[in-house]
Amino acid sequence: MRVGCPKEIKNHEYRVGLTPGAVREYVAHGHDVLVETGAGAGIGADDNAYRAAGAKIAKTAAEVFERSDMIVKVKEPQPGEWVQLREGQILYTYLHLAPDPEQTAGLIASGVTAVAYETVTDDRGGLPLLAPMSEVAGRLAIQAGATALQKANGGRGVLLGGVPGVLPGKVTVIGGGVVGLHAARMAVGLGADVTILDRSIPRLRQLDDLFAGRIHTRYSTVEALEEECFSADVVVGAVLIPGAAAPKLVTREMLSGMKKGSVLVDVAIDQGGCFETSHATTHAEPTYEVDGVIHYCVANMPGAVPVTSAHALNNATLHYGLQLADKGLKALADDHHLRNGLNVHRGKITNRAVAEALGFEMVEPRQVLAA
Ligand SMILES: NC(=O)C1=CN([C@@H]2O[C@H](COP(=O)(O)OP(=O)(O)OC[C@H]3O[C@@H](n4cnc5c(N)ncnc54)[C@H](O)[C@@H]3O)[C@@H](O)[C@H]2O)C=CC1
Ligand SMILES: CC(=O)C(=O)O
Ligand SMILES: [Mg+2]
Repeated sequence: MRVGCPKEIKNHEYRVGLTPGAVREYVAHGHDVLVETGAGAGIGADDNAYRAAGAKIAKTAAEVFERSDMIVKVKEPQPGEWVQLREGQILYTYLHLAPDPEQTAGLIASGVTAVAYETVTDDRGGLPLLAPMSEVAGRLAIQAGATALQKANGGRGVLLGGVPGVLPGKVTVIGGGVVGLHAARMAVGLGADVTILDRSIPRLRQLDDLFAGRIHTRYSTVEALEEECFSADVVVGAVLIPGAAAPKLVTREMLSGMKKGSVLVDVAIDQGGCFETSHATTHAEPTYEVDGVIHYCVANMPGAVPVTSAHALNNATLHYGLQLADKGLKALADDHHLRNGLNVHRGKITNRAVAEALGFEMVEPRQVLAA
């Protein structure tokens, strides 16, 4: 199969779908790999590094889309990319379709077979292709929150760790999954006072054990959310219902109870965000203010640290990418975890949460694959 990797074009997105190390693996499996010139520039991998790994270099993205049987990317395709996809081609990337009807319509119209990293599952109930970027985004969330808290950046002017004789800042993390855990790690490392809310009591138990008394855990009710948001300096939104639009847990009304200059970091923005007042921002202009509360809502946070992120992402995506390249659609038929990643196939929505969020009929993946 010919596997193609275009350069990412989202605002300040410096990751790349295939690192040179990943290219070597595809080539070792007998595949041709076509990489757009400059695709790896953001991680310091030039065209020669890709040639040395066995790839051919394409002068344009159009050539990659035109000539490849499978496209490996990082971010959801942008409008100029949807129109280059076609039936019979596999797209393997993050999609986040639930809050994105335009992209969904574009993928349906293209006829492409679209496998979303974020809904591939594993035997332990996890999301193995989302997890590495959630680790990165969780850790970055505290750096972003701490920076936005500085007075010159519009924040209330609190140092999260405090200093001897002055209390530390308070960080509230809503959703104690992968993002939440890694945000808490960084916040604890800085010396902040950290509370994690979740709806899963087993998960709260695990977190309590893991941090051995260094954080507080709280079951997530409206009352608990209000109390923890009203007293926070930084609130990290890290909830997920896989595939679905994020629930709006912090309403506009609640902002009036929060401290002026406090910061909301809505990591869940790629699924539409868990604060009512969130809208997606970019690394070029990451924050805005509503009712005196700073909002940071960048939908591709890991793009800011592409050297770390691209390698972590490729570590996770390589196994299933090779299965898709080796076996084509049969890889989806053979492995239910990979099949859970199938969101769109030949114009049909095959993920239940996406279909429900956008009002489409959901067609069973097995059924469309057998057709
Ligand atoms: N903005 C960005 O650049 C990035 C965003 N993300 C996003 O971050 C979000 C979180 O991802 P993960 O941590 O990997 O998910 P996860 O599945 O590991 O954790 C989600 C947690 O939310 C909890 N939860 C669900 N409903 C809740 C509620 N009503 N109240 C409190 N907790 C609730 C779940 O019990 C679970 O523990 C996802 O939307 C993901 O796509 C991930 C990476 C990068
Ligand atoms: C998960 C995601 O949306 C990202 O890494 O950009
Ligand atoms: Mg999007």
